[in-house]
Amino acid sequence: MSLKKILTIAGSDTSAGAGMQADLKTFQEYNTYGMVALTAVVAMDPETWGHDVTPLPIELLDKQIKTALSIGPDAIKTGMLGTEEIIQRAAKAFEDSDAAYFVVDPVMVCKGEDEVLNPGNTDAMIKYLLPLATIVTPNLFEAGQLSGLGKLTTIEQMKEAAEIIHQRGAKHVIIKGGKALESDKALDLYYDGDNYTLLTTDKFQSSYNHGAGCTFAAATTANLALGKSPREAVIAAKGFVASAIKHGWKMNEFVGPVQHGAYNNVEKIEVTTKEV
Ligand SMILES: Nc1ncnc2c1ncn2[C@@H]1O[C@H](COP(=O)(O)OP(=O)(O)O)[C@@H](O)[C@H]1O
Ligand SMILES: Cc1ncc(COP(=O)(O)O)c(C=O)c1O
Ligand SMILES: [Mg+2]
Repeated sequence: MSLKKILTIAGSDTSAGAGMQADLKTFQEYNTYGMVALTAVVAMDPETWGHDVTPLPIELLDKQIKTALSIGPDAIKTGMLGTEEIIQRAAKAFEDSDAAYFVVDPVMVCKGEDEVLNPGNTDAMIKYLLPLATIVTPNLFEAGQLSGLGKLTTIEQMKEAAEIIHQRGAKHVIIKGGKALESDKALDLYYDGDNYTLLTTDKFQSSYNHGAGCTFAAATTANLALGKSPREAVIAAKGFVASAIKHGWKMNEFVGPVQHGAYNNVEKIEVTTKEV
């Protein structure tokens, strides 16, 4: 069997728990071949861990996408895109490719930062990315923004948001209640346009979870590339990221990354599902 190839269009997190580093580590865990078109570089101030985000020149992104498409990715994932122009390029990359799957992780804020990366980006994501998305993977905050419903606090509101995001073109929607929803379990809501499924694991420590969202979306993409259905892909990805979070580790006084290889090397966490 030939190796499945996956392109991530994403930013670099120098600390390497999130961003394209999380994507590549996760793709590797699934024995898929990861490639990167880099959008931006994130460096952290060692004194405060404040994030410094520098987008790369658009011509450089264009060259990388051209290279990667010539290699023929089976699936494409997006992460931090940063500007409206980059969002448009990511959409065009998928349209120009022969990839069968497009997973959109609509990164709007990094954990520990409360500043939205760029407010105009939400409209661009709705316009350019949702209509193409095989699966979109917003966290609770991002789902509130993409649906226009604002702050979401209940499963009912998550269902409403998922329906709006689906109407805006995303074929499958998974809203990560995970760290933000008040509950003693980690709950995510999946919607395929017909049915809602609640995905549940135990809730583990949340201090060392940097990169959880990127890892979840990357695992979803790898599972799709390997032939799982969207529903099966998000269930498998949730088990993968739950193990990674349970075995997250303290990097310094500010942050701790998930352990990307925990599912394969340490412990497999079970996911339960329920139609709601
Ligand atoms: N403390 C936790 N224990 C178990 N699973 C979690 C925990 N926090 C988040 N998750 C899960 O990790 C995935 C990523 O969610 P989240 O951290 O909310 O995303 P993001 O990093 O994009 O904000 C989701 O499947 C979510 O349910
Ligand atoms: C380059 C990059 N992409 C994405 C993210 C989002 O990370 P998470 O998986 O924690 O949502 C971050 C956060 O620091 C980042 O630096
Ligand atoms: Mg995220």
